[in-house]
Amino acid sequence: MIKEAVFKSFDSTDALEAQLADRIARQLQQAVDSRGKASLLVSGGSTPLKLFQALSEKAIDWSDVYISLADERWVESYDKDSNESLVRANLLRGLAANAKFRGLKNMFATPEAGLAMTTESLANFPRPFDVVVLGMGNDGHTCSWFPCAPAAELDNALDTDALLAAVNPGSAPHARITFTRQAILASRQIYLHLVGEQKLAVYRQALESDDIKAMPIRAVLAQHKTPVDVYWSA
Ligand SMILES: O=C(O)[C@H](O)[C@@H](O)[C@H](O)[C@H](O)COP(=O)(O)O
Repeated sequence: MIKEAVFKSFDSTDALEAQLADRIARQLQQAVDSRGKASLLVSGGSTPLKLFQALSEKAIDWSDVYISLADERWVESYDKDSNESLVRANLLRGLAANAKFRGLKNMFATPEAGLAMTTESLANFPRPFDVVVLGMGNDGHTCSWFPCAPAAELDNALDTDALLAAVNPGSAPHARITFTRQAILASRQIYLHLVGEQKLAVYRQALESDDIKAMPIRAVLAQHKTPVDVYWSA
């Protein structure tokens, strides 16, 4: 059994997004006030779209905020499946248009080949990350830590001290690049953003065992070093 993280439940996605956007904006501004810059990692997928929009309307010092992705699909940045395109359209706009965005995809043909260049491009990205927003798939993956990936790739993502790893999930589209467990856990605050009954059931299932390779979200939930707050709404 994994001890439950802080769990906040909301009646509507609107209420969740308003509160989470508020909290993230405050944490980013505090980071800028105390250290001169802040960093935010966000996830792709369908869940965070409205959260991004709510965040983009916050009046903080966005030009001192560095933004990147917890993981990316290895597709062109204009592709409809690109997490970067999602972030550009929904977060890097309005007041947040001045944020400093660093994407994970580069011109190499595969994430394996592009890994070193992306790692280098993040050399000045402020770490530890101030805020990381994660999603979760129904198979218990988070970032691109897919249980269906080849064992050696999952080991790279979960058990090495590299910053990034390449993953080729068997049952999800596209090769991926992802921050590793070590990089994600080196953060000041992690939020797990979940919507719907099915995600709640998967989250509850994740708490029932500590087999991380079977449900990699457990790598985030079964640790006490970095605060993890779960934000859920029906
Ligand atoms: O690029 C991605 O796919 C992700 O970053 C991934 O980890 C995502 O957060 C979950 O798969 C949840 O996705 P949904 O929000 O679409 O359910």
